[in-house]
Amino acid sequence: MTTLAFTKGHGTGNDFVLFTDPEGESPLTPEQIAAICDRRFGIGADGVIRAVRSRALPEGAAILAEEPEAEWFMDYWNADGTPAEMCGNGIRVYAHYLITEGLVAPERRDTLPIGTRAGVKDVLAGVSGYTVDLGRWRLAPERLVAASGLDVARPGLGIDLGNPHVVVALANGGELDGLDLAKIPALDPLPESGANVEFVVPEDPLLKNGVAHIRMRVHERGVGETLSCGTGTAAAALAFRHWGGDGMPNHWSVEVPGGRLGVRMFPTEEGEHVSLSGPAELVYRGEIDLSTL
Ligand SMILES: N[C@@H](CCC[C@H](N)C(=O)O)C(=O)O
Repeated sequence: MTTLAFTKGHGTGNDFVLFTDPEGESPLTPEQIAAICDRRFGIGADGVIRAVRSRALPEGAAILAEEPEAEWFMDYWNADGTPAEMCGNGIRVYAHYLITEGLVAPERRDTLPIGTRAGVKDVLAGVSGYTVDLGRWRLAPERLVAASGLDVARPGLGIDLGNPHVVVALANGGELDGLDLAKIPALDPLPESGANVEFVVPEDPLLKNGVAHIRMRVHERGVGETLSCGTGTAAAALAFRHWGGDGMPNHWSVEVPGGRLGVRMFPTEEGEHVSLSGPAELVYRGEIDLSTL
């Protein structure tokens, strides 16, 4: 019997199974990950996060060259068993897990650099959650997006945040609520590595105290509709600011079915960065016999 000790956590309802494999000796197979994430036959989650030391991985050398203090790597897997470069909700939950499990020294707990497949990200602990600097972002090609519940395909703006996103503006909340995201949206042309697809509408009023408020639903690559997607909320805010032009603020509040996340754009020496703020919760610990999956 091979037993896996795990912790279940979530950030605004985007939920993850986390486990520790410090020396990288016990990776799960894609089939085991998909079985763990199954909501009826497994534990149930949108993704799996393996806590592994950067130095134990082949990609760790590049991470440690970028930031020698990035001791831990977030080995992130989608529910279907495919790896992803980044997860904005996952990395806050992962930072909370590392701190709660005592895996990081107390002096590192305020600003924690974490290795990901999209480079090193700094996570800052705050009073009501965590803020992650998602780093640089870039515009990507437009796609036509057809989704169940929409009369015609709509243009979607590509945004690359280390992982791929396509953001679609809808006319109103009725259109957003009418979407059937149990069916995968069709992208034309289809990006080679797929994409997370975000549908957004402005709240009324858009601006409250200098902060822009929008609502979003998401179909995550490798998962399906989720209650939240952190990198997706950053992509949605960046796309909305792009469409709005001059006068749009750099502070955004994005309501998702699982709660609300904050997004901020700010200048740095290497160009503009975008950050994401929100809660991180650990809700359950358990053990699973992998042979039962
Ligand atoms: N939920 C995440 C994104 C997880 C990865 C995504 N499904 C992908 O394949 O890129 C987030 O909070 O950012």
